[in-house]
Amino acid sequence: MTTQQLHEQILQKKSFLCVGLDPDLSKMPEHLLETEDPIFEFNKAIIDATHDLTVGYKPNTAFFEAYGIKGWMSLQKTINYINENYPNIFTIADAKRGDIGNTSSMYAKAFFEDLNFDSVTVAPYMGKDSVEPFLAFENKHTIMLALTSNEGAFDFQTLNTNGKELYKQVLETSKTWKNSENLMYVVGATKAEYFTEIRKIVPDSFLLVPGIGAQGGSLSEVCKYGMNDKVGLLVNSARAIIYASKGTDFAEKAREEALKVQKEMEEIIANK
Ligand SMILES: O=C(O)c1cc(=O)[nH]c(=O)n1[C@@H]1O[C@H](COP(=O)(O)O)[C@@H](O)[C@H]1O
Repeated sequence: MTTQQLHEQILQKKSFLCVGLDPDLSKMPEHLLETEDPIFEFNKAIIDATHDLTVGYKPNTAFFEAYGIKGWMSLQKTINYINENYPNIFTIADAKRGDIGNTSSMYAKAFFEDLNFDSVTVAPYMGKDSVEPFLAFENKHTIMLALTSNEGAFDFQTLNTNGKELYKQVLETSKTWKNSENLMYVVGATKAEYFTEIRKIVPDSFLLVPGIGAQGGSLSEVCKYGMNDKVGLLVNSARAIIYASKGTDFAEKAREEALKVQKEMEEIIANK
């Protein structure tokens, strides 16, 4: 999927919501635990209940890897289900990968070829030769951590080195890498006051913005400072939507929560 197609989907659905698929068997409705694959059944129900309200799904691989080979098979079934039934939805493998060049190439093959995700998140701590192997894949997107939603972002990302915060240096340097047009960036919704500075560096890039809902970030503040003329935002919410209910009505309740966010987004787009 190209960013132009993503923008078209945003306008068509009046939404720039990305639903996070972070399945946790301890939080899942009990009745699903008796099924052959509770994780896939949970994801499938959430997807079928929210696909018209969202432009993206973001499975976080940690929540699948935690359950070993079965979890990974549930991830494969989930991405296959989305690609086969909702091919216009943007898919993000939230894996936060990054290693020396040949290893990063294998990570990229895993998510872009074997699983056929549209995009994957990467951590840039190892620098240029750990990210460029992902950027080499055409029509795929690499979503690089820039300023994250967690408290720990202030441990390193906002450190001042050579008179500039590290996250700004990461953004600026990444623009010089080969195929940097395939980059998107992660900026936490809890860091809304930083979006103005970030947009000065990457005015046209799509930003994946986790941190509304369970983490308390403000959608309106994010949009006030971070939205560009192509919207340019994918705002993610996982727990507030997928765990809205632990009952048999979990999918309907998830839809209700997604609809609240989509309606707020529709209003913001209309008043842009
Ligand atoms: O890369 C991410 O998606 C990510 C980056 C970040 O800075 N903060 C953050 O919360 N995330 C992920 O986004 C999701 C947020 O989930 P909720 O807080 O339940 O909406 C989780 O899967 C996190 O791992």
